[in-house]
Parts: sequence; C-alpha cells; structure tokens
Amino acid sequence: MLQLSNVSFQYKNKPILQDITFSFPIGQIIGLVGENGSGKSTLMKVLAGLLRPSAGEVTLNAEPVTRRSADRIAYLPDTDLFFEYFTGEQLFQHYASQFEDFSYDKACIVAEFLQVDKQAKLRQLSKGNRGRMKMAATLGREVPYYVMDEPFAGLDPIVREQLIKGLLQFTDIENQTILLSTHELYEVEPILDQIILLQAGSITAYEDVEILRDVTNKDAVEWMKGFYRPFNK
Ligand SMILES: Nc1ncnc2c1ncn2[C@@H]1O[C@H](COP(=O)(O)OP(=O)(O)OP(=O)(O)O)[C@@H](O)[C@H]1O
Repeated sequence: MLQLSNVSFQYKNKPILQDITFSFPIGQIIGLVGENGSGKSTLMKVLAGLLRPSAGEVTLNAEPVTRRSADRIAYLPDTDLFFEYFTGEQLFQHYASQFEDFSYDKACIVAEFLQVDKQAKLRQLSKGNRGRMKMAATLGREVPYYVMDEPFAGLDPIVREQLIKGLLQFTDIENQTILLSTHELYEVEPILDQIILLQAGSITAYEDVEILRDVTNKDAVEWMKGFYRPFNK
C-alpha cells in the first residue's frame, strides 16, 4: 500500500504540502481535486518519489519511496514537453529501456486503441495526440500504482472520453490503483471510486463516490463546492 505519513513539502521556505497522512489502497481509481495551486502536482511528484518530502514519510509496502520506486509507480507528468523529438515508437523503445515492466507490444496496442500514429514525431502531433501518446506510454507499464497528473487537461471531450475508456480497458482495476488529478470532474466522476480534496496543501476531505451518489445524493462537483465559501458578486 502506498502511504503518506505526516508529509509536508516546501519550495525554499514556502510551505506547499502540510502534514498529510493518507493511504492509497490497491484496486481503486482515485480522483485528486482542488483549485489551481492547491498542491496537486506537488503531491503527485512526492508520491512518485520525484520530490522528497521536507517532513514525514512516503512509503510503499512499508519501504520508503524514492526515485528508485519508479519500478512500481508509473508517473504521467502534466507537462507537454515530453520527449518532443521522439516518435511514439522511439518513446516506447525509451520506456522499454528504462522500465523492466514496460511492454512495447501493450503500448502499441493502446496507441492503436487510442488511434494515434506511433510513427509521428511527438512535437508534430496535436495536443490531443500527445495526450494519447503519453497515456499509451504510461499504460504500457505494468505496475501496482499509476499516478497521473491531469491526464485530460486541455483535451477535447472526444479525446477525454477515449482516454477514460483506455484507462478502464488497459488497467486491472482489481489489482492496480490509479490516482489522477483532474479539473474535469463531471466527466471523470463515473469511473472514480474515491475522491480526495486538496485545499492549500492539506487533504481537507475525501469520500467514497458510491456513498456520495447513493447516500448523500450529491454529485462530486456539488460535494466539492460544499467545501468552498460561496463566491459573492
Ligand atoms: N518549482 C517550483 N518552485 C517554487 N514554487 C513552486 C514550484 N512548483 C510549484 N510551485 C508552487 O507550489 C504551489 C502548488 O503548485 P502545484 O502545481 O502543486 O498546484 P496544483 O494544484 O497542481 O495546481 P494546478 O491545478 O494549477 O495545476 C503553487 O503555489 C506553485 O506556485
């Protein structure tokens, strides 16, 4: 299990994440939401071992998470500067050289499912196609945890829907966990098991999405809005 224990993080002296304790069980799709600048990307980098917490500990099966944990946590960055001079095929070859768990064949199958040409250079692809290629490369890996930073940001509804279908088709929901940050909560909610709200670097709420729907009769956006003060005109 991937676990945060009293994790704080600061850039220089600016506190970004504050005393977060949380466990991410296997077999869940978890949505991380929160307003711009609340710390979602930072939290995901800390979880993937790319940033070291300033205090507290991140562990995977009780062992500290470091950069070397990349063999069990697949991280999809939000940046668009993603090996831009590579073709998709070269990107997959690069992943194959970096990650033992990477399946070149699976990445090609995902790329075909997402209808993106693996012969094209990434920088020549549209934003939507780069998003598809990033997803194919990430899902080419077989790991217990996928940590995806805004995989749907800036993409049109058709691409978003396709990526969501790809996620469901090419992961094993019983044995893997996907943590994804998103601002596209309406579209993503149907596939989520759990939702976590980050506010000013703290997890201020989390909820089982089925309970939200069946017990409180709310959708995730309504739930989230309940934690913010109404906007006064
Ligand atoms: N490299 C950095 N150096 C200094 N401050 C940073 C750096 N990266 C991010 N920050 C600051 O950390 C805070 C949290 O940023 P972060 O990108 O984690 O938020 P976010 O919730 O992912 O935002 P968004 O939804 O806009 O992507 C912001 O105040 C941001 O300015």
